[in-house]
Amino acid sequence: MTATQPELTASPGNGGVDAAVAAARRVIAALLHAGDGTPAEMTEIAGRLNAVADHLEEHAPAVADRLVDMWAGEGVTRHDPVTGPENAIAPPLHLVGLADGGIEGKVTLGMPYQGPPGCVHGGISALLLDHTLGVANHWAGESGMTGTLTLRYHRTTPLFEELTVTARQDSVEGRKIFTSGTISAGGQVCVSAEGIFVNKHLARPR
Ligand SMILES: CCCCCCCC/C=C\CCCCCCCC(=O)SCCNC(=O)CCNC(=O)[C@H](O)C(C)(C)COP(=O)(O)OP(=O)(O)OC[C@H]1O[C@@H](n2cnc3c(N)ncnc32)[C@H](O)[C@@H]1OP(=O)(O)O
Repeated sequence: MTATQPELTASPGNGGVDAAVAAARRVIAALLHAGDGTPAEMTEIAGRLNAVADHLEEHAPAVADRLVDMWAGEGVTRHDPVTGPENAIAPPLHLVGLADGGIEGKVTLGMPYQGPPGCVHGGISALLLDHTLGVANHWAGESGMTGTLTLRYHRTTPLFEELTVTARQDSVEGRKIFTSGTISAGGQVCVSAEGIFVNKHLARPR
């Protein structure tokens, strides 16, 4: 990171939680890689994973309390499904602000995000772009909820290759915010997005 690239998403740093989530991401990917054609003893593995889940559930607060807690402080950036270091389904994508007003992140996606053979699922690309456009609005100073998100899939998006995700706020007209972004691989645009966000914010739980 340089002085012109402020962090827009939380870096792993919440000690054990982020490390446990990183381990869970490895489990998700490793289960897909292993499949049912390997000698790994899946019944025994299921038992061990369920024991971990039982232990976590036993010590978890009530959902209402947890919702208050996770929206306190930096909020969305630690638990969201795109960048959240506390969310095992987040790849995670790490976003930085650029001096020209846009934002950018790099990510490499593996098998859990597969759609067509060897390629990223189109819905996953939509998820990444929806969130990145939303953060670009936050970075530009005026944000809101997604009203309309339009995607064009120009070419397939590869798994196991570094992807660059970009977004920028283009204009604001009253409560409507116009934002665009892309996912590229090897310098070529795979997916482009145009969003109309509407300036509306839901109250955080307390
Ligand atoms: C460690 C460092 C820390 C850094 C911190 C970084 C923090 C980053 C922070 C944050 C990043 C977050 C990133 C999140 C990204 C994900 C976003 C989502 O997934 S949002 C969930 C999905 N979206 C919904 O669920 C919306 C559901 N829909 C609604 O709630 C409403 O329909 C809403 C708000 C979209 C509009 O409702 P109305 O009643 O407020 O709007 P009306 O008054 O009818 O219209 C206002 C104007 O907007 C247009 N409009 C209304 N709906 C529209 C639509 N769906 N599409 C386009 N235009 C629409 C209208 O035509 C009107 O335009 P005219 O002023 O007349 O020009």
